[in-house]
Amino acid sequence: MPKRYLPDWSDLDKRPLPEWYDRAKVGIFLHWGVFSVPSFGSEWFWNNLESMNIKYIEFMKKNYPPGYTYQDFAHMFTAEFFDPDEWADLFNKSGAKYVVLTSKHHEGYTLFPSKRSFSWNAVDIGPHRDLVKDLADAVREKAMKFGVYHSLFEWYNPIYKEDKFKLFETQNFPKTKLWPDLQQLVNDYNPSVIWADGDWEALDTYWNSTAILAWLYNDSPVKDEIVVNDRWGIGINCHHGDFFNCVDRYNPGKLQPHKWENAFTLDKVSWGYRRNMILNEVMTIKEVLRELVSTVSCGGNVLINVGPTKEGTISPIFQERLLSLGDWLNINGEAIYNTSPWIYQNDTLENENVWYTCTKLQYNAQSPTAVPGPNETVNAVYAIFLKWPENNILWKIVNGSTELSLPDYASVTSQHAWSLKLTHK
Ligand SMILES: C[C@@H]1O[C@@H](Oc2ccc([N+](=O)[O-])cc2)[C@@H](O)[C@H](O)[C@@H]1O
Repeated sequence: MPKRYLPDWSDLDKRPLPEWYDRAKVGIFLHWGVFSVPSFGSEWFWNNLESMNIKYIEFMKKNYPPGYTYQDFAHMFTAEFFDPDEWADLFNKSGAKYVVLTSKHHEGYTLFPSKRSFSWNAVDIGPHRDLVKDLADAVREKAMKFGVYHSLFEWYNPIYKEDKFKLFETQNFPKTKLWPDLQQLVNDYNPSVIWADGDWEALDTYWNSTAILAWLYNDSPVKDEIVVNDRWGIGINCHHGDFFNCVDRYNPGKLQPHKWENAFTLDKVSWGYRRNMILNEVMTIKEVLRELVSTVSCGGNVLINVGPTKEGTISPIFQERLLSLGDWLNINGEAIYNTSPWIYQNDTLENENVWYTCTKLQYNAQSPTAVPGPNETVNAVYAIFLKWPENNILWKIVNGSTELSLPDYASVTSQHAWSLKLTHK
């Protein structure tokens, strides 16, 4: 009999992390929705407009007729160039092993035909197609895992607003909207990741988060495969969940005891697409590699976000960054995928531009992010250089700290980062 989890955090926390997730290291995050139509400011467009933010009021005044509402944008979310196979091919070439799509952001518009979001979903209005299904199929075709981002709250859902007005003493929204929607998502699309968000106005007891997690872990069609993040109510983030996102762009720079994920967006200003984005606001490949290497070395995964356009295209500058990452991983992927943190993460004293990973003879399923213990065999240590060491003095980096022999293999791959494999003689 497989273990059954009780709907409380202490029991849910006992669940071992499904191995695929720790091995994957790299994922792609997509913020796509009605906000991709104005594609101005950020994916918080609607909220900024409702809060009378002057920048947004003026944008509306200048570009749209009086009385134009946010809902009026939905029919322009056309996705006519959306080719899921093309996207999946790009993500696969970037080296990503999983893809997480916004099934619903705070605006409440669903990219799948939610049975409780009449005329506010991608089949009823806009693309007139099930975007979640089409992308899920294409991503799996390339042997990547598919996951969904799902906002717990919806800014302007009247049922949510009523619960909130009653100080969350009623739970009509989670009962009649959120959980039925999430169960529809899980049953119809079998996602491997549920990336919860928009949890921060209420406690996990309002959301009833532990009950849905117990269902996911015990009885859902994805019970062996599913991983969830940590945004399940006030005070839960960084404490409970299969992996921790903590805050956005979380990158603590030191080893973490629990599996974590660094979610960041290539457009430094926004998660959703912005038509007026300039080159300076886009992360460079050097910055992307620094995030990747420092994160993986400390036990994390990276989830790299791009915002597609309302037409269903991915801007060439994002394509270029993703393909550069893929080129680097093609050569250096051995130092990233399936690795574990080593006993040291980086050379803070000697050279802060060197980060380590290692591969163990046996994968530690119980604590995947633990450093090798005294009884564990390390197959290889990887030193990843974000800057070529001065005077080529490579030996200095490992001198004295380990019994490792001189490097037997080096790859000089690009001007951005190099990896070096160190093995026993
Ligand atoms: C991935 C992002 O998640 C949330 O934003 C957050 C949520 C939590 C924190 N946090 O805990 O620091 C910061 C931004 C969303 O509001 C945002 O639009 C985007 O989807």
